[in-house]
Amino acid sequence: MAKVGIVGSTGRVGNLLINALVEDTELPLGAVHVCGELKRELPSGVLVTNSMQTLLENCDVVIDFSAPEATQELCEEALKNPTPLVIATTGFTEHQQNLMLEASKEMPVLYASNMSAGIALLKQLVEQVSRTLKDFDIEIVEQHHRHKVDSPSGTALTLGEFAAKGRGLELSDVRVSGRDGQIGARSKDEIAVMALRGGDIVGRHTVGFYNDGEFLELNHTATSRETFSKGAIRAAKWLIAQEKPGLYSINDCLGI
Ligand SMILES: NC(=O)C1=CN([C@@H]2O[C@H](COP(=O)(O)OP(=O)(O)OC[C@H]3O[C@@H](n4cnc5c(N)ncnc54)[C@H](OP(=O)(O)O)[C@@H]3O)[C@@H](O)[C@H]2O)C=CC1
Ligand SMILES: O=C(O)C1=N[C@H](C(=O)O)C[C@H](O)C1
Repeated sequence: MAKVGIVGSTGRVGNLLINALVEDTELPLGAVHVCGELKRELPSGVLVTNSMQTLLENCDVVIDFSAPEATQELCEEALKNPTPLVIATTGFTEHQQNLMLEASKEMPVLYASNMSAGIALLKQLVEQVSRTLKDFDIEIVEQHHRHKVDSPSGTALTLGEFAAKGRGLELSDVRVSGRDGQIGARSKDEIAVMALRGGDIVGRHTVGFYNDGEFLELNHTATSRETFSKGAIRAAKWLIAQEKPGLYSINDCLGI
């Protein structure tokens, strides 16, 4: 039976992944990667390692909720030992994104900046509204808990990419990441992606389309982090059935 490995096992989401996988009869836990110590008991037979190579040798699919440097190491090691990868970490550099692309030429890789079904659908809606309501100004706001280290969120950037795509634009050409002082009037194409941080907000994303006399806001709120852990486990079960290497999305997994 296929077994799963976790990168980021001591983290907020990693901990929930362990809770779910120790009970999972379809995709049991094979190994977890740790930097230091894992301060919880695991069923006997589950390997705890600080070596990415050993992790890959002891599982058939990896779920990664960690940090960009950890995902980089995972991809580098996976290129030597191809294994399906479900990657959920955010905040990558361009080099790290390219490395994930390289890895996807050798093994199935599913990358999603958000593992929820709601955001999977929201991306499509955002592209459609952006294309349809051409004269509306687009602004994106994301809200997360006080511990989040990357900004803006990976999800907000993904939503921005879909919004830009609806207008035939590249987000990198039109993104505004702050406004302060005498900045002048808003330009037609710009898309601001702004971040709020506080408390224990699991994740909230609002994509607004604003015009004279009316505005439309599409909003998604994650109320439990289990949305992400369960979404990633669903993705891992789907990914191990994919025979061809490639970069898959959560929408491929959900068939939407
Ligand atoms: N795609 C999605 O649906 C979601 C994505 N995320 C993303 O997942 C990531 C993790 O989120 P969260 O669980 O909240 O974060 P945490 O900070 O709670 O956990 C991070 C984990 O990564 C580990 N880690 C950090 N640096 C390294 C490294 N260099 N090598 C190996 N392991 C490392 C940490 O280990 P240690 O404890 O030893 O530091 C810890 O286990 C973030 O990028 C976040 O944005 C989060 C939620 C949903
Ligand atoms: O760090 C988090 O918590 C989250 N990160 C992801 C992101 O950056 O988009 C997904 C989710 O919003 C929670």
